Amino acid sequence: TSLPDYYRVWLDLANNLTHLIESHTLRDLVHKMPVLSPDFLIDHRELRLAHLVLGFISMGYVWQEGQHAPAQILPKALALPYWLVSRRLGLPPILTYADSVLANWKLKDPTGNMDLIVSFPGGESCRGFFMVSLLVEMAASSGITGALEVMHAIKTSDLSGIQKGLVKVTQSLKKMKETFKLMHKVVCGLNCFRWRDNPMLPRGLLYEGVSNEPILLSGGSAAQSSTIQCFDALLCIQHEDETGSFLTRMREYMPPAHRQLIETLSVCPSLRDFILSHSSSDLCQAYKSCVSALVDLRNYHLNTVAKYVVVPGNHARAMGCPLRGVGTALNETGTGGSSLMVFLKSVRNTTQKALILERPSASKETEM
Ligand code: HEM
Repeated sequence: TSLPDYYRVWLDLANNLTHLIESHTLRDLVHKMPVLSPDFLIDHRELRLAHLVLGFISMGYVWQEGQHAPAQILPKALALPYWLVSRRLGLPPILTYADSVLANWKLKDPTGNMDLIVSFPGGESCRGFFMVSLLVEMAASSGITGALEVMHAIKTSDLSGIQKGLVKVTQSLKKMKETFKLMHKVVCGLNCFRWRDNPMLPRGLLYEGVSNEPILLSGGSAAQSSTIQCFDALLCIQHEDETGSFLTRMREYMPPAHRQLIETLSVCPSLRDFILSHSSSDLCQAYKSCVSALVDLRNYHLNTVAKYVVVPGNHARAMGCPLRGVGTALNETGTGGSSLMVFLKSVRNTTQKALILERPSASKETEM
């Protein structure tokens, strides 16, 4: 939560962001800000916090006057250090899911209650969105451990180890879904952060002092969460065409270590092939339960998006959330060229297909 005193101005702005946006004073203060060098940021935590606060201030700066009047230029005092910090972290210079959710929490008290470090206007709905997403991520952590256990067990052909690991992943996916349900109390969206595909910034944003051309980047979305992509990689679920390329593009918005984990899991010996070559009905069942839990989670997510984003048009705006623009931007331009629901259904359907366990060229008889 703290940075060297030299960066006090960044933390002062970030800590007062809601007030500064609502009083329309943030842009003026940013214009008075000195161009600070990021060289005094030493460790990973400081860099992540700097990326988080610069991301929030930049979002506030661009959208201070609302959805219809975004700033076209990010001033050098923000753009240059943001760019340099991003380069050191291997993250893009935009507020990512890894910032707003994964790095944006602190302990409120010693009992483990958590709070956000930086927030936007929009009160409980926005705070709730970030917090619930974080809780979903926490629920995923035992699943990630399970995935690694499966991979290690494959190496030694340890059937019961694979099964145990898969059970762990299944339980974790079920817990993620249960935790996701909390979203209904607080729902909001993140997608107005995008200035790629954002009709209000068709050419992107110009980072002053960094480049003479505007830059197109996608804004924060839980599609940048590495957990689900890790489970896809483990279970050999491959999304194709535009859907697949959108999800692959989202990896550029993940911390490099997360990206690397997905890629490592993708090139490990295939779990599906292993299961197909060992006719163990217990193992088949463990795999299918795991895939079913992922289908369930995706279905739940899809229904949530339909209920809160697609059907009402733009629920986030109706709730007065500053992250407005979700429905409009996605319904018009879609994700990766297709509409939002088509995209989410395609991801769900591909997951569902993995329930059919048969060799690619084999006949129906081998189906388990
Ligand atoms: C009400 C809350 C939520 C809304 C409105 C929402 C909305 C969306 C939207 C619009 C997309 C399409 C991709 C894009 O253009 O960004 C998406 C994708 C995705 N979201 Fe959410 N989301 C919510 C909560 C969550 C949570 C809590 C998670 C889990 C951490 C999550 C995980 C994902 C994933 C992994 C994708 C990529 C598609 C997939 O792999 O199934 N979402 N979400």
